[in-house]
Amino acid sequence: MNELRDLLGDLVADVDAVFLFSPNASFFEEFDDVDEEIVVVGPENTLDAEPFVELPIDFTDLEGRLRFGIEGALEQGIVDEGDEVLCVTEVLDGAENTLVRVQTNDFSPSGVYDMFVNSRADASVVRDVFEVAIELGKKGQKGKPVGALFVVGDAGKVMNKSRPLSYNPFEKSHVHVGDPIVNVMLKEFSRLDGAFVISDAGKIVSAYRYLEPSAEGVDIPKGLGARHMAAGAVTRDTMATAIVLSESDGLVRAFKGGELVLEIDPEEY
Ligand SMILES: Nc1ncnc2c1ncn2[C@@H]1O[C@H](COP(=O)(O)OP(=O)(O)OP(=O)(O)O)[C@@H](O)[C@H]1O
Ligand SMILES: [Mn+2]
Repeated sequence: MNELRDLLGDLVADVDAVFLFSPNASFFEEFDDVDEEIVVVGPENTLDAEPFVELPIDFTDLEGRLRFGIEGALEQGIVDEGDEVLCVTEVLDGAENTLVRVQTNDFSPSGVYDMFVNSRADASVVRDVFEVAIELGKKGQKGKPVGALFVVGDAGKVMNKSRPLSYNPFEKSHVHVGDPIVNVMLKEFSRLDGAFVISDAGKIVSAYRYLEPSAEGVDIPKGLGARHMAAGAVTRDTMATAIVLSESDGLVRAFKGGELVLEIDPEEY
């Protein structure tokens, strides 16, 4: 009889916590009487769950999603390093069809949680810029692949470590990321060289900035060029987060503290 249960039961046995990723209300309620700690992870706490880890973006890739949830729970002290956790989530649009058991110190934190939550810039600003980069990556500019570099947060210092390549179209304006019209402008200006500089609160400070941080000792993956090097380096010299859309491979990458912390394929988003 229950042979599979015997074989696979170990997967769920003796875990310290169960992570439910975006559960619906009835599924969540079924866990009411479970002894293990239940951690809900999702974009919004619609179920008033406690503890809860908020996902700032919709992680379509499984690993990114799990990492974010686990790193968030570690940061918030919900679980401890070394705990065994069971993640219940979905892939390929099949609700709650995936179980992943992980020991929380089995992986080195990518810093993805830290990037969103402990950024100088507001988490919503980082998320909005991410979304612009992803949309730009999906559609390109008039159908052609386009690259872009956004430096978010600690804008005063970023401005000091850069110089203008051309007049700044945002000089006298007071526009913020997230406004639909601004997203159109960002996409339009992304055809031109250099970086966008964005303040902690999301104000577009400048376009066309040539970044001149010291790149000494900055270690970014081989094969990435000057744009990515500048992005990595400026985040080591400042408290900023850099979000880069690569014209050559189409991926969106984020750097913080001089390190690559997140890589997303807009096509899968
Ligand atoms: N220091 C810098 N500051 C701002 N923008 C830069 C800097 N270096 C390069 N760029 C921008 O990046 C563009 C592409 O440069 P490059 O091909 O060397 O980068 P890359 O990392 O390979 O990026 P991609 O994957 O998009 O090709 C340049 O045309 C320029 O607009
Ligand atoms: Mn290149």
